[in-house]
Amino acid sequence: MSGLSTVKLNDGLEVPVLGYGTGTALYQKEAKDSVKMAYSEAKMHHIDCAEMYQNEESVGLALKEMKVKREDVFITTKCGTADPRKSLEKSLKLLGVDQVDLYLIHSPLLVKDTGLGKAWQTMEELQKEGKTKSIGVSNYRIEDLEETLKIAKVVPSANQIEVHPYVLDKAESLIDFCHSKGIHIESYGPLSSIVRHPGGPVDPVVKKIAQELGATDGQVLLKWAHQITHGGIVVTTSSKVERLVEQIKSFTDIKDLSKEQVNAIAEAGKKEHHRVFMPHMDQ
Ligand SMILES: NC(=O)C1=CN([C@@H]2O[C@H](COP(=O)(O)OP(=O)(O)OC[C@H]3O[C@@H](n4cnc5c(N)ncnc54)[C@H](OP(=O)(O)O)[C@@H]3O)[C@@H](O)[C@H]2O)C=CC1
Ligand SMILES: O=CCc1c[nH]c2ccccc12
Repeated sequence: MSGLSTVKLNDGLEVPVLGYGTGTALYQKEAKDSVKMAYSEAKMHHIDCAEMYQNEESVGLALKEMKVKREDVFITTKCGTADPRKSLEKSLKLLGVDQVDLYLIHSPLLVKDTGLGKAWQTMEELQKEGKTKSIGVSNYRIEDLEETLKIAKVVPSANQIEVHPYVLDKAESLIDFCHSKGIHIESYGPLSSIVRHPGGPVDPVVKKIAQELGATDGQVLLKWAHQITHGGIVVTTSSKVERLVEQIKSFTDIKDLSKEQVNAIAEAGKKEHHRVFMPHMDQ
């Protein structure tokens, strides 16, 4: 698919370790040109979509216009309503594909009235019917996973959550819980400490490690998210091709952080708490 390494989910599906996110205000409703740039110029072949981003049709058009073979792209999308079946059928049409690679429930809050168990049973049916290869969740807390696992025949393959040093205080126990159940973490918002909360205690620690590794601050943060989640998938984005290429190189050219370096960033992050998305994750 691309030169990137892959992560194997609990159902055997291989996912490129770095995903290209389309959930950014810039790409709201229109992601065609950015997906083309990410796919063809930066070789980002794992595209992270969602019904809520309202741009699945433009993602589909980008893939169609580039004549991308279905097996050459990894497509994740997320259910944005209480009805995973209706949502996935709509997403497949908009994306112009018969099957996605990974389908996630975007948030437990969307399906709490239906019941997390009932929504998960529908996800299992959709997988059985071949509409998605793998099924997972996003923004699920430990209690949400426990409720789901009570009835699950298929353990969710992934939980896509916000991961950066300033949420580690809350995320650590969830990461460990998921790891213990074989649920892979997909980290989103990994660059938040430099993009959204610059000037905090994490910055000097990341800068020092970047110098030690001959990497950029962004590359260190992407590697950190991967390593703190036990080798998890990382979803980032950029509107600039040179940054996308740099992000890919984090996983092809930059060596792993040492245990000490991972811990130093973790400790600095725990000095402050800044969550960007999904406030329920702090409840
Ligand atoms: N499941 C969920 O609930 C959520 C999922 N997501 C998914 O994750 C994706 C990524 O999330 P996001 O929070 O944007 O990820 P990041 O924290 O990686 O931030 C990406 C932003 O950082 C900027 N950036 C990229 N590289 C650098 C750099 N080296 N130095 C400084 N700034 C940089 C980019 O801007 P620029 O264009 O200027 O480079 C971009 O806007 C989303 O697009 C979406 O697909 C996101 C949020 C919630
Ligand atoms: O995916 C989570 C956050 C996000 C980014 N863009 C949008 C658009 C609509 C709903 C949620 C989001």
